[in-house]
Amino acid sequence: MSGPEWGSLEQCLEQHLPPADLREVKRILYGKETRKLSLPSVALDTASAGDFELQGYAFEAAGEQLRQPRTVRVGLVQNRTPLPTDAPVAEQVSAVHRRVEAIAEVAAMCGVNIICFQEAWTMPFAFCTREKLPWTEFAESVEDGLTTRFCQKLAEKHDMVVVSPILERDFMHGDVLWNTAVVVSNSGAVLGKTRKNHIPRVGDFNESSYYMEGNLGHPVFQTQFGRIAVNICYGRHHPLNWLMYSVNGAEIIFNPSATIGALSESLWPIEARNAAIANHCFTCAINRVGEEHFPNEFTSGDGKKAHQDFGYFYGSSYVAAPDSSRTPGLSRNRDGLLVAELDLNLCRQMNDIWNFKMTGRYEMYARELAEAVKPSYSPNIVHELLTFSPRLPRKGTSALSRLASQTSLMDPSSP
Ligand SMILES: NC(=O)NCCC(=O)O
Repeated sequence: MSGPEWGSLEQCLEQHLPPADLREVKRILYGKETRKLSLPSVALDTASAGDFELQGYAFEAAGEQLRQPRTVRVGLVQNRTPLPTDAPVAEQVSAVHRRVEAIAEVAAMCGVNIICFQEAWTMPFAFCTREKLPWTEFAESVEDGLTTRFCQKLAEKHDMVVVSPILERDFMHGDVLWNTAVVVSNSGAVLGKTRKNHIPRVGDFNESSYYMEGNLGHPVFQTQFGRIAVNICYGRHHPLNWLMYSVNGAEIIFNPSATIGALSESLWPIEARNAAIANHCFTCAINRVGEEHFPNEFTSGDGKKAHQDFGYFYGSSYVAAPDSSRTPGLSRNRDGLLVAELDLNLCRQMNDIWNFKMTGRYEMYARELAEAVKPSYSPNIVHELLTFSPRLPRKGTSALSRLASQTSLMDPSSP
């Protein structure tokens, strides 16, 4: 499994493919080419001095007669946790605030209107350990926690919407924890919050020991720059989760994540991109970077040796568009800021061409799913009818024994 030594798929293709082949491969793997944004040199210099990657791309839509282009710039931030996991909690939080503040400065230089940080961005992804302290001390109030106040200042200073995925402590409801994204308007006001709807129970992602599935549904936030939603990490494996944000009108869906190569790297380029296509919207997939070592060993429940690290977080953040195009990914091994300029008119244009909303047959699925979730439901499986045919039975089987074996395979309790 590749660690930091392997930079990115894009670097590998560019290094090894002749230009004509590279063009064709990119056409198929990345769709219509995104235009490279010309970013201010002060931004490029600041990023380079701060040792983080800066890339910028633009997605274009066709000109329309009655609507002006609706361009918005989004910024995706991927980073490693700056301090070791055994540093004091307050110092870890402060260090990652300083790191992200520096990256947000550069985003502002690049004209970013909406910035989104990675999942649980103020902390190491410690849920693998199943330990409570000190990790639950990273949880904060959405309304007036230190991190929300930090994001409000950033939002006001840069006239930027800030999407801040944190570990939430809900002080108003029994101090319980949630995996939450806070949306701060460019005015500096907290516009609202949304919670992770699907909690992983896979590998070392032991998050179900800390918080429950979100209870806020699929809110969409009307910002000055467009309608946005946040589908947190593991939610990207659930097509209906993306769908519901889109049904509520999301034009951009952020997917702040924390995931490792051994588990999901081959899924990564597909899922958010497919969601952009299927839902006629833009999606922004963000993943953290690097390795995080924990003070105590933990096991993965797979018989293998206890260990102290989670695996390699492979970065590779990217933006995907409803016309199937996508930006290249940021690298697998560096902190980075990806700036993408989107023309939101592309969403309706793709809707008019492909008509997935019009042809979606949602009423049929609503009816069938409403039945399927009932305890009394039995799946709609069509069996061959038992009739006496003049044909000879196949060697060694009678029609009766075939039916008997079929039904017992499907459901041992069926008559
Ligand atoms: N953070 C999180 O939900 N990770 C689960 C693993 C994955 O979805 O790739």
